[in-house]
Amino acid sequence: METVLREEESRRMADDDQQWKVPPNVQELAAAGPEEPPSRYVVRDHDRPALAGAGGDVTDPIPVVDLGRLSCGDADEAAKLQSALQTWGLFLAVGHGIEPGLLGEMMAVTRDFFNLPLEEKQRYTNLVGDKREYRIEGYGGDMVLSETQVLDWCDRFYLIVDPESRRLHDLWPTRPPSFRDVLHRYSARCRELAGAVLREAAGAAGLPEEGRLADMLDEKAVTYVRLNCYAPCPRPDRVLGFRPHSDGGVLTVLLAETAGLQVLRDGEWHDVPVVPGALVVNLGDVVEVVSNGVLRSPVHRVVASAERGRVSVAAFYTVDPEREVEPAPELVSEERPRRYEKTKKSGDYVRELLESLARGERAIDKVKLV
Ligand SMILES: O=C(O)CCC(=O)C(=O)O
Ligand SMILES: [Fe+2]
Repeated sequence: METVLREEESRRMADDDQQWKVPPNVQELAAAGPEEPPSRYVVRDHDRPALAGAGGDVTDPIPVVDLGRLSCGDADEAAKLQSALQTWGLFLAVGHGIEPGLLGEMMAVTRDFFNLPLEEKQRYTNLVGDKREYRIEGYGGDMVLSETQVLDWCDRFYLIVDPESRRLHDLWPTRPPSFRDVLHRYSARCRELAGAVLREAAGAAGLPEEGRLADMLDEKAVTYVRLNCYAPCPRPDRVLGFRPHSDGGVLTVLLAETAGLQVLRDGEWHDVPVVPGALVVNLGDVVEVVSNGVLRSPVHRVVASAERGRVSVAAFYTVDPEREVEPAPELVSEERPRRYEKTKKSGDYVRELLESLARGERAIDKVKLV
C-alpha cells in the first residue's frame, strides 16, 4: 500500500516538474485578492514601470490622424501621417469609417468571453497534448521557456482570422453567441483600414509604387487577432501587463478603451492617449525591414493598474507565411546601406517572435546589420 502511494507521489512530482511550463491564469490569481503578485510576475528593478504617467519631452506628440480626410486627399493629414510613421511608427486613427456600434460590439464580446467561467475558456486552451505543448492559437498565457522567465500579468486568446480557410473553427468560441460574427465583421473592416494606411506608408518610406506595402496583404497573408485581458494587479509598480516588444507583422490595429499602452521613443516611455472612437495603428517589423529602417516598428508595452481591469483587441496583418522579407532595393544606397538581412519565412518569423518575447529579446534584432 505504502509503495503504491509512494509511486503515485513520485509520478505526480515528475508531472509537477513540468508545471512551470503552464502559466497560472491571471484573472483567477487576481480574483483571489493577493496582497502581492506571485514572484513569477515580478519584473527586474530596471524594467519596473513608472506609474506616475510616462511622457518624455517631445515636440511632436503622438498624432490623431483623420483617415476620412486623408482619403479625400487632404495634404496636411497625409503629411501628419507620414511623419508619424517615420518617428513614432504609431498613431491614433479617427474618421476610419468603422461604425462606433461595431467597435462597441467587439469590445463587448471580448469582455464577455473573458468573463466566462475558467473551464469554458479552457476548452480553447493553447496547451496541447500530454506534454502540454504551447501553440500560438487558443486561450492561455505566455509561452514559457524557462522556470525563471518573468511572466506578463495578462491572459490572452489568439485566433487566425484570414485566410478564412485557415480558421480553426473548433477554437472559435460559441459563447457569447455573436462572438464569431462580430470578430469576422470587425477584422474585415480593420483590413480595409490597414490597406489605406499602408498605401500612405509606401510614400512615407520613399517607395515609388503606392501598392508596394498594401499589396503584401494578399489572399495568402495571415491575420491573427489577439484578445488581451489585464486583470487588476495589487502591485502594478512591480509587474507588466505586456512586456516590451514590437509586433512582427506588417501593421497592427488595436482597440482599447482604457489607458495602459506605452510606446518607447529615444529611450523614453510615452503613454499612448485614449481617444474615444479612435483605433491605435502601429507598424510591424515587416515594414521596418522593407523600408530599410525609414519607418519604425515601435517597441511598446502595457502597464497594469490596481483599480481597473483592461481588455484590448489587437489585429495583426502579416504576410504570406511562406514569404521572406528584405529591404526594398530602391531604399538601399551608398548613403543608406542595407540595414537588415532577409528574414526567415514569415510563418517561422512569427513563431520565433514569440520565443524571443519569452526570452525578453526582439526577433528583428537577429536580422539587423547595423
Ligand atoms: O493591450 C494593448 O494595448 C497592446 C497589446 C499588444 O501590444 C499586442 O497584443 O501585441
Ligand atoms: Fe504589440
